[in-house]
Amino acid sequence: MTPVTFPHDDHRTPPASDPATGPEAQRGPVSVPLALPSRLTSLRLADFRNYDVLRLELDSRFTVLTGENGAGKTNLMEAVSLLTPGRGLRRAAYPEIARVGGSGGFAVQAKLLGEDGEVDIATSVRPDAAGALSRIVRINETQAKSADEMLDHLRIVWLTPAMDGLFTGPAGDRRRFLDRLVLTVDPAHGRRATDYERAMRSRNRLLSEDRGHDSWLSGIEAQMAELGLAMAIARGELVGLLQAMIAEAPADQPFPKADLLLSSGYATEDLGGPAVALEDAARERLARQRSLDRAAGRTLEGPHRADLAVTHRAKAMPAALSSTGEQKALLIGLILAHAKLVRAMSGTAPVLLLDEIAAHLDPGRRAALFDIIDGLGVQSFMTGTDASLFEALQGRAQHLRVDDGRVG
Ligand SMILES: Nc1ncnc2c1ncn2[C@@H]1O[C@H](COP(=O)(O)OP(=O)(O)OP(=O)(O)O)[C@@H](O)[C@H]1O
Repeated sequence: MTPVTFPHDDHRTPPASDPATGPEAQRGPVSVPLALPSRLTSLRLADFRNYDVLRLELDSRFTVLTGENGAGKTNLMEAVSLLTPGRGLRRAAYPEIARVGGSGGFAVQAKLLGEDGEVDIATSVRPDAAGALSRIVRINETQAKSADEMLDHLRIVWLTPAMDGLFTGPAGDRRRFLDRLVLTVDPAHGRRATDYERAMRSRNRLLSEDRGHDSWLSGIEAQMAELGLAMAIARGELVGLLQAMIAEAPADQPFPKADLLLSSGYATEDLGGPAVALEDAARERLARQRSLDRAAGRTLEGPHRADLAVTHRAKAMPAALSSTGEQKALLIGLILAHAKLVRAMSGTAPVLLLDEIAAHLDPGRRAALFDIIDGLGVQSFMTGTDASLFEALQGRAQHLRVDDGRVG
């Protein structure tokens, strides 16, 4: 696949900042592949939660999963969400996912169809000789070096009931949302975030030991400054682009527009300067803050302290003060903008996983949501307990009934 750089081609959505002078220019471009395959055509599961073995052919851009509580609808979405790096839409640990009474591991395999033809993506988790579960990713039956390679083929955006508290819950939830946002367009972000966390934990441990360790700390702080700034800048870029996508939505769209304000976690929000100077400043601040951080027992500044303030634009009010239904509608607006952003940046549409979405919307909003998704050209999976919630799809969807780990 030909890598292209972002911000890029004129016919796509303009970047939030000038690519010649903005932070992206200082950091180097985000590389995104072109012509991603864009539709899952089949899915196979083995020992995945309440699924023993499942083989499913997918013949529509809309897949509607209905069934009683506990049938396995969300489990199926979770399986799809594991076709991307990370822990999936429930953030579950592997032993929770492996079917009780099964082999101890699990597997998910999918075929994707796109401009490059068919691609086979498989992720399996098996116990090793010592009994520890480890994940192997295969693309076209060749073992991938890292799960990040799945992003060359498939991007996934999801909205689950667990995200209902995004505006009111802890900042960590919003940081996770930010990181998923970045990861869906910049595969390097996951590694950066993991490495930053690891370095920060090492620094906190060394500080707690209350012994010199100065040169060791300096090395760790240099790494934290580099990784942390890259994270903050990437998040800032993506929030700016998400905001641009929100602005593009038609005024009569029934999902209210949000205004987004990112705080980077650094004392200064001006991250537009030359990379070297910024990094030096961040490293020096970390060195200066050692005694404060030691007293606090943690690192007080950095991208791990970032937060996203969301405002309901029409009401000029924090989203957290909106009603439950309004918050859901705002969230849907954000997720649709996210899907559009992925499409604009990667050249193809992501797969959308919308868990229990229809029940929260009145019939007019439901119909509008289905039409917007249709217009985006994305493949979507939606769940609900009642098939009548999806009537407005009128023959556009593949309807699957889920019953105790079986799908018909
Ligand atoms: N590791 C596992 N092994 C076997 N079964 C599991 C495992 N983990 C979860 N389950 C079962 O999966 C079922 C839950 O499935 P899921 O969350 O997909 O339900 P759902 O159809 O989305 O229901 P709801 O409409 O209530 O959200 C439960 O019956 C649970 O016992």
